[in-house]
Amino acid sequence: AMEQSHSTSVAGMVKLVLLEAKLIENLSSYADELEKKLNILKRVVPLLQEKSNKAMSQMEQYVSNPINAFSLIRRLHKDWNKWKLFMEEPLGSSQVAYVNAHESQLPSQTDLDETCQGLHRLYDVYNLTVKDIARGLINGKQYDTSLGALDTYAMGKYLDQNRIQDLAMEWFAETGKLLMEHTLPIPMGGERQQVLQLFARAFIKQKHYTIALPLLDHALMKGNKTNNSDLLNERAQIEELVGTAPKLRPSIRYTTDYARGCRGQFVQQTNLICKYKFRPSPFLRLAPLKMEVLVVKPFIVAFHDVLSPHEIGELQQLAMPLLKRTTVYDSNAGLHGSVKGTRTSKGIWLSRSHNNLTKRIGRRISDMTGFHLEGSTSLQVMNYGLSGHYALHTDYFNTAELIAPESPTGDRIATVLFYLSDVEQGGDTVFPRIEQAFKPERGKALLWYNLHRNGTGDKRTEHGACPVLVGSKWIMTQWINERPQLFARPCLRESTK
Ligand SMILES: O=C(O)CCC(=O)C(=O)O
Ligand SMILES: [Fe+2]
Repeated sequence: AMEQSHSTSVAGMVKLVLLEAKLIENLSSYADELEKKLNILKRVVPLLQEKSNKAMSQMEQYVSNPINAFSLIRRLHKDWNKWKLFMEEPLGSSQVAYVNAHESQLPSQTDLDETCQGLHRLYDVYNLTVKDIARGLINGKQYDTSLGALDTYAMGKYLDQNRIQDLAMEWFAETGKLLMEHTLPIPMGGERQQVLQLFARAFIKQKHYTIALPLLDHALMKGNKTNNSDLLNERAQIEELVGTAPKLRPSIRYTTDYARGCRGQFVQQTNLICKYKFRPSPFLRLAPLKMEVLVVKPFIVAFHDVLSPHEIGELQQLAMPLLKRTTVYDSNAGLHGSVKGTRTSKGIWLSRSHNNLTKRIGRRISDMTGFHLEGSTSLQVMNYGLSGHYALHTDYFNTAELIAPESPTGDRIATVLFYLSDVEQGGDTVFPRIEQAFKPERGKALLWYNLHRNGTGDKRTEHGACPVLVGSKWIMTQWINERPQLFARPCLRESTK
């Protein structure tokens, strides 16, 4: 089956919320069916018992009455077979069929792995702690939600399988705490005391006695007091070992310039120049663009309020039903690129000739940049997912074919990046080599030049999209190719070096 890649688009995950609601509804109708059957029994059994009790109190007398004897024989020959059939009657088969029919829509193991990877990326890039994540405290802001023991356990297992053992242990320790605080729902949890013991034993095996001890205590407290001598012995042994236990080493944290940028640790430079851009098109005299020069080398500017909320809404409506997992350039994969964990989002390619809106946007981009767009790719509208990011990359390719003078398109000379949404936390666009980080703001666009004047790539433009911490980040990009610009003389270009 095609991987649905559920976690890589926030907008795409909305249907999972609906799916879960329908499955709960289905489980509830299963409960209704059970209840109907149960109610029949609750009504009938007392009546049967009443008759039976009367017969039991004077058995011989009872069967000496021909009416009783006749009925007893008839009942035992006929009715009990009926009861057997009643008991055997399959229950909830339509609800089971419902779950089967929806199985293909459920997230796969790959989805779960990607989700674990995403949560781990947030931990990593934003320097979060396991405890804070588990308790719904995200980067200093408390949210009205938290993880359960099964969630933290899945994280531990994922990390353990990926040989990040120290950190896996932190997630398991958190799982232990959650197990002591809450009971698990029956089909997931099993018997409480057993679960706690199992967990304690796993920690004992790793010599983490300090974590194991409270779990054992809890198992003792929760269990019935019989049959506990083994457990008490075990506890006594562990208590002696506690002093010798190796401390749970806090996992080693490392940082990169990219991560520093994402955390907002680049020095905020004061704004350079803000101006209204009137030239070169007549349109701009009527509707000047609010342009802000952000960096001179390489040249990066921002345009504020360059798309209206109405236009953005329309773009999202266009994209929403068609979102597909985005790919990255891969010399082996050819034209369509390949799906990679370095870029986790879903998007669509939208031709500038698609409708009036996209035509208008195409003209506006030309007005903003002074570039012709013939020969450049379509617009790409994208939505990021859980921890959605785009690892450091350059928008130019620097391949021999593209640089060659006979290439019809040339390399990507400039990038226009529109933000179609604000992002509550995270999701900045960072340029680590020049220590710059830019926040998504709905309606804003960044424009930067990727190439030196001689057509080769400018390494300073290396950039990435930080993982989204909280929010649904939408962007639209227009990459502009060099060759069609031969006769365009964008004024911006003159001012760059
Ligand atoms: O989403 C972002 O902030 C950056 C996106 C980007 O670099 C790209 O699509 O090429
Ligand atoms: Fe990019």
